[in-house]
Amino acid sequence: MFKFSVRLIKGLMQVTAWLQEQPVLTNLLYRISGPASYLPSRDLTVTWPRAEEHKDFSLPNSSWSQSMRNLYNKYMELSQQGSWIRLPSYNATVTHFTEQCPNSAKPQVTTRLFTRNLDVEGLGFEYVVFYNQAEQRTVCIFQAGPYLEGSHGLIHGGAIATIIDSTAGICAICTAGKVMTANLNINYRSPIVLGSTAEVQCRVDKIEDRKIFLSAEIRNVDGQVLHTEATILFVQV
Ligand SMILES: CCCCCCCCCCCC(=O)SCCNC(=O)CCNC(=O)[C@H](O)C(C)(C)COP(=O)(O)OP(=O)(O)OC[C@H]1O[C@@H](n2cnc3c(N)ncnc32)[C@H](O)[C@@H]1OP(=O)(O)O
Repeated sequence: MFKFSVRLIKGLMQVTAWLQEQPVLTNLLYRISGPASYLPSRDLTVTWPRAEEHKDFSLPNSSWSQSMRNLYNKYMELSQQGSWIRLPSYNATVTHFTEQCPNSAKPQVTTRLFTRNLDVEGLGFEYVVFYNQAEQRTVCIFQAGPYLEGSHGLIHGGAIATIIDSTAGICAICTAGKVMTANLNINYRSPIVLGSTAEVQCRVDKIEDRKIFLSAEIRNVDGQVLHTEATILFVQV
C-alpha cells in the first residue's frame, strides 16, 4: 500500500510537470483557476478610473525578482539624494497627462498602454522608470515575463524595441514635451533570457530645433553584459 502511494504521488508529479511544459494547457489552467479579472473583456470601454483606482504599476509587486528589487532600491536611494525621480506609471497613456483634470473634463479611457496591457503581474513587462533632469537621462529597470517570448526562452526583438522606445520616449517627453518617434535604430548584441532583469540606460545626445536625438543601451543587472544598443530620433509635434 505504501509503495503504491509513493508510485501514485510520483506519477502525479510527473503529470503536473508535463502539464506545466504545455503552453496552451498552462494558459487554460491560468484562465480556469485564476481571478476572472484577467480574462480578456469583450467590452473594451472602461470608464475613467476613480482616484483610488489609479494604480501605479511601477511599484514592486510579488512577481518582482530579487535582482529587480535590488536595482529598484538602488535608484530609490539615489532618488532620496535628489538626483533621480521615480516616475509613476499607469496603464493608459491618457492617465499620465490628464490626472489633474476636473472630473467633468476627464475623457473615457478606452485604450491601454502597450507595455501595461496584461492584467496578470509578471507575465509581460514589469518595469519602473527613473528620470534624471539635470543629466537628461532615463533609466528603466525591467523584468521580461513569459508572454514576451520570441526565440525559445528569449525576449522577442519587438518587445526589446518597445521598452527602448518607451524609455527614450519618456526621456524625450520629460525634456521637450509632446514628441513622436521618427526613427529607431537597434543593434541586438546578445539575447535577453525571459525572466531576467535588465536595465535600459537612455540619454539625450543633442537637440536641434524640433529634433531630439537620444541613445540607449540595455545591459544585464551588473552592467557586464551588453544586450542592445540603439539611437532614437524624436520630433516635437
Ligand atoms: C510620461 C509619459 C508616459 C507614457 C508615454 C509612454 C511613451 C511612449 C513613447 C512611444 C512613442 C511612439 O511610439 S510614437 C509612434 C511611432 N511614431 C509614429 O507613428 C510617427 C509617425 N511619423 C510622424 O507622425 C511624422 O513623420 C513626424 C511627427 C515624426 C514628423 O513629421 P513633421 O512634424 O511633419 O516633421 P517633418 O517636417 O517631416 O520633420 C521635421 C524634421 O525631422 C526630420 N525627420 C523626420 N522624420 C525623420 C526620420 N525618420 N529620420 C530622420 N529625420 C527625420 C526632418 O528631416 C526634419 O528635419 P529638418 O529639415 O528640420 O532638419
